[in-house]
Amino acid sequence: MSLLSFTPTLPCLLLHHQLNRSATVFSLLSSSPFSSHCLYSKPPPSLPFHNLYHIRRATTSRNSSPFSRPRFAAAAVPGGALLQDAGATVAVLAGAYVLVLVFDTLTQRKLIQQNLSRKLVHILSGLLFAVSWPIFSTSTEARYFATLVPLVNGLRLVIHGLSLATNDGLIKSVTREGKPEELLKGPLYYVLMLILCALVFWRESPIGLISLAMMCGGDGVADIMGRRFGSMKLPYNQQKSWVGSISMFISGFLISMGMLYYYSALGYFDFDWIWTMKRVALIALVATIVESLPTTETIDDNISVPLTSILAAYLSFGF
Ligand SMILES: Nc1ccn([C@@H]2O[C@H](COP(=O)(O)OP(=O)(O)OP(=O)(O)O)[C@@H](O)[C@H]2O)c(=O)n1
Ligand SMILES: C/C(=C\CO)CCC[C@H](C)CCC[C@H](C)CCCC(C)C
Repeated sequence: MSLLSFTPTLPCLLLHHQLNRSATVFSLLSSSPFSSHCLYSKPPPSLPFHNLYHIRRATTSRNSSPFSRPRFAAAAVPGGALLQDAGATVAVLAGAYVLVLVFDTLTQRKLIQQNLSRKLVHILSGLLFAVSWPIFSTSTEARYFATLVPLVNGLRLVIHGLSLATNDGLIKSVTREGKPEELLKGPLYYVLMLILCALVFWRESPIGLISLAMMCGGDGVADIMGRRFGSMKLPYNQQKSWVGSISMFISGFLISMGMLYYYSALGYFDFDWIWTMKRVALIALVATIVESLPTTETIDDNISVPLTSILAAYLSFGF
């Protein structure tokens, strides 16, 4: 049974040909706003975007890699998806280790300040993690392999945060004042949010991608710009500035749109971009307002910003 009904436009015909060439397709979430109905040049109002993720070959077994993106789909060999996911996990783990090592080296050599190093690690870790998701297979287990990366790093933060082991490079790269116990706050909350987004939303929903863009990109840029140029403080929060908040809104919006475009270009989503831009702008505004509130002492930005973004995105996009 094909669920592909579409207004024949060139992209649709090309995709329709590609999908039919593989096999019958079915959607696992046909009842959600996601749909494997084919690409409309302009989806009907009730279908704000389409998730092509759940396109499977009717004949594939549960564990093999279903059709999604020929470019990344594991070769049709037994265990191909398992091999692909294991390799991707090792590669991303290595990437995480190298990222922290690079910024530790730059800080040690006083090529960048510790605060800037911390914020760049904050910005790059989560965004590169989300960017890496398409290299995992399209099997149902792929998200669990990907989640191993923040899980291992979370354990690393706990071990060093409790001073069960010492890693000065890690502590200098991701803490404000170089105290091990700091690892158990902002950095640990950050990694927990990565786990949440990978497990719950993965590549199937824009909600996790937008949330990570706001936490990593928006909040990170707000800090960098606010510390340097934030002389005009907010009337309700003397710790935050107009420059910081405006920077968060702009960078959060742009990075979110960039992430959605990346996943759309890989075939995971098909957005009505005007509709999407309006909603991402609203989400960025809500996240920026929450981040600007004088609540950092009670709830860390690495919790309030992503959770607010998830709620706002859920209400805007649906799951
Ligand atoms: N909207 C914002 C956000 C941040 N900042 C600047 O960036 C600094 C750190 O911002 P904050 O959100 O507190 O970042 P944290 O992650 O909590 O701080 P740190 O990274 O040092 O833990 C603030 O003191 C302020 O100088 C700003 O001016 N305006
Ligand atoms: C300084 C941070 C938060 C404080 O606001 C970020 C801490 C980052 C962790 C120490 C490392 C997290 C690594 C990611 C889970 C995976 C990154 C992979 C990518 C390919 C580099």
